[in-house]
This record gives sequence, structure tokens and C-alpha cells, in this order.
Amino acid sequence: MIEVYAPASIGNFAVGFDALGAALAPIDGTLLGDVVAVSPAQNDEFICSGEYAHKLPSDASENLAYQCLVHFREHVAPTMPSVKLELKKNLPIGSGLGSSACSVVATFAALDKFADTKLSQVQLIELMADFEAIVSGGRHYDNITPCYLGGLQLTGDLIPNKSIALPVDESWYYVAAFPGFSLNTAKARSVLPKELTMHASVEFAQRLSAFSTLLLTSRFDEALSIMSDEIAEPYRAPLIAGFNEAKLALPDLGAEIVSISGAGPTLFTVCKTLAAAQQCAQWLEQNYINEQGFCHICKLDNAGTRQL
Ligand SMILES: Nc1ncnc2c1ncn2[C@@H]1O[C@H](COP(=O)(O)OP(=O)(O)OP(=O)(O)O)[C@@H](O)[C@H]1O
Ligand SMILES: N[C@@H](CCO)C(=O)O
Repeated sequence: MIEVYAPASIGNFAVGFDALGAALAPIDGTLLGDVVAVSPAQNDEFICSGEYAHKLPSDASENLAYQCLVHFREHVAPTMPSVKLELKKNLPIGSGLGSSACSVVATFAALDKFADTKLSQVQLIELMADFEAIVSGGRHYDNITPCYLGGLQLTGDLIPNKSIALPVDESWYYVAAFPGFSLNTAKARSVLPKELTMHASVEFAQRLSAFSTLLLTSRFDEALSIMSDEIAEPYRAPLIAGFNEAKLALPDLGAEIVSISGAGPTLFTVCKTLAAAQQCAQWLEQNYINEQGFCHICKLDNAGTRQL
């Protein structure tokens, strides 16, 4: 049996709408992501289990992981023997943690290993992005590549091999708080402006290029000082109950920045110390999340998708 884990991720990472994303590893060792197990079987079989399985359509043909299996058999490995594919759906749907990307990445990575197809990194990323585009209302790589490769990734069609890893300050902590309700990615994309002004486009390019260069030259504090989202956050914040209050409160508790993870509603902070991260997590647990929500203090997951 092949069993593959794919981690949750923060899309956009504030400064890089659709172009920057980071994989998350809770410091308490929780595996915050989906797991896909593939084993030989008499006929192709699909099982969806895990905490959030009941939130997905009961019809297998509507599950992205099953759709990936069908596509893989038809277009990549027609001679692959029959398999039982189990998706352990551990990430909430519409969370802003790259839930659909997690299922897609774990499934293709597991099938590639099982069938020994040895697809190249770019081939796999393109396959994965095709499926992410089906559900999210836009082709973007900022959950796919960090989830697959780990770390912080600058990513997109213009980037050689689709992705370049960026360094971060090893001392940073990331608090990720899922408030316990869903926000559909396609809906959260539909509220964004269809066009940017020349001024906004130039500022976005400056901010992302400066942020990437500052990280690459280890000027981490200066990178943090320009880490803000002027592209999506102003339009999405009204869709996320409690976000504005959290954005006001958390800097006083030590958050260097507070922004939306991916399309939301998960909120994330960057903190320079564990004590600050703990204070932010405590506030978020008391003021931002409901009974279905959760909060994790994280580092980046530098391993990305891996066999368990
Ligand atoms: N295995 C799967 N994982 C996640 N979503 C799935 C899966 N299979 C089918 N879907 C459907 O895809 C859609 C995913 O919606 P959406 O893009 O908003 O969620 P998401 O990927 O979880 O969001 P985010 O990237 O913000 O975490 C939902 O309608 C969901 O029912
Ligand atoms: N970059 C995407 C991420 C979706 O998780 C967006 O913000 O819509």
C-alpha cells in the first residue's frame, strides 16, 4: 500500500495574490492535511473517510480525488492495475487552507508512486492545477505547489518549473485560525475587482518583487514591514465575520501581520516569538472560532507531500 500525506497551505501569503503560498506544519505534530492510501484491488474502488468526509458529495463521481483517479487511469496510466483509493479528508472544505488542493495533490502523488509513472515535477504540477481550476473558478498554483513541494513558493506559469522556493526567517511562527464556517473559493473570487488600476498594478508588482528579494537576501524584518494584501483582503474581509476585529486586536498581542489565508475564512498571523503566537492563538480561540473551528501554531512544512 502507498499512503501519502499532503499538508494544508496559506494561499496568497498576503503579498502574492495567486502567486505565493506556504505549507503549514503545526508545532504540536498534528498532521493538518489530507491522506490518500492506494492499494491493489479486484476492481477500482473509492472510499472517502476522515473528519470532513461527510461534508463532501456522497456521489464518488463528484469527489475530486475520485475524478483524479479516473483521469489518471484514462490519460496517464491506462495499464495500471485496479486499485482501492481511500481519501482521508482531514481538512475542512472551503476553509482557505487549500483543502481541494490537498486532496488533488495527495491523490496524484500517491497514484504516480503506485503506478511508478515517474511524472516530472512540472507534469504533476500541471495535472494538479488543472483540477484545482475546476473547483475554484480560476487557475492558480499558490496552494498546489507549496502543498506538493513544501515551504514558501513563488509560483505561476511565468516561473521556471512553475515554482521557486523562497526562504523565511526560521524564527517565525504562523498562527492559522479556521473560524468553523466555510467560504466557497469561487464566491470569494467573484467579489474581487475584474481589473486593477495602473497604480495598483505597479504597487502589487513592487511589493511582491521587493518582498521576494528581501527574503532572498535575508532582510526578513524589512520583508515583514511591507507584507500586506491590498488586492483581495479589502474585498473579502466583509465576508468573514470577526476578521476586522481580529486584525485590530492581534498586533497588540504580538502579531507582526494579520491577513486572510487563501480565499478565507481562515486567518493567519506571522509572529516573531512563540509567546506572541501563543497569545494570538488564545485570543483567536476565545474570539474568532466557533465549536467547529480550530487554531494551530505552525512552522512552515518544508517537506511538503510525502509518503507516510
Ligand atoms: N476531495 C475534495 N476536497 C475538497 N473539495 C472537494 C473535494 N471533492 C469535491 N470537492 C468540492 O469542491 C469544492 C471545493 O470548494 P472550494 O474551492 O471553495 O474549497 P477548498 O478548496 O476547500 O477551499 P480552500 O482552497 O479555500 O481551502 C466544494 O464544492 C467541494 O464539495
Ligand atoms: N489565490 C487563491 C487561493 C484560494 O485558496 C485565492 O485567493 O482565490
